[in-house]
Amino acid sequence: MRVGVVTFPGTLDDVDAQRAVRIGGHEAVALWHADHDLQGVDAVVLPGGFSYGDYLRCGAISRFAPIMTEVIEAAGKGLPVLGICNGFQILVESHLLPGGLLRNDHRTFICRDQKLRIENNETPWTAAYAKDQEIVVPLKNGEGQYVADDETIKRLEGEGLVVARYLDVNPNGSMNDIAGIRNDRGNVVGLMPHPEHATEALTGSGLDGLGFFTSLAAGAFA
Ligand SMILES: NC(=O)CC[C@H](N)C(=O)O
Repeated sequence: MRVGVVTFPGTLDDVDAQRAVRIGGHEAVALWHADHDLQGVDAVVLPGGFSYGDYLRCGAISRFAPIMTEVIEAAGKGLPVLGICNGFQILVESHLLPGGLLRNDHRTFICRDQKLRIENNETPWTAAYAKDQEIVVPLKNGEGQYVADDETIKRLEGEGLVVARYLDVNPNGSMNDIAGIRNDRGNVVGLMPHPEHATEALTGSGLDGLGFFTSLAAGAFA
């Protein structure tokens, strides 16, 4: 498959995400924030970083980038979209996913290897994992505290839309230890930790993140 990776001004992890896409067996297509062209890709990754300097709120300005008009429209038609960290922030700012991401409860930037449980594998990004598989991937952010109103939390939990949950440590005060969620249809997934940094032995972070990039090949949701 051809997987687009969007670069915004201040994006940090686009090259790692492209590399992870290739390791996952796909072609990586660089997409530019200022373009209105998705180049016919089969899926899109919004990578991590500090787009637009994290001004206003993380992701709040990126949401208005020209490419996001196309991403939002295509996501509505079922295009698989994965937002990692800053990408997750952009997805909630774009209202493709519910809730919001606030400053970490301890008010400091955090960088650690984080244990997660993949609770929903019925998405194009998590199909390669067993349900409730436990993985460890890097986590690094300043605004990773997932919050939502009671009704939204109840719906996410009741309908099984929590994709990943923090285990052992809640690193940022996220409600219900939520690390990642999906939309109703399952094509849009947002995740605060970074699977793209755990896709090859060279980096020393293990291979637990690779499933996010091989899942597309599973085909069930393509
Ligand atoms: N790693 C990232 O993508 C960082 C996201 C965001 N800029 C934050 O600090 O919360």
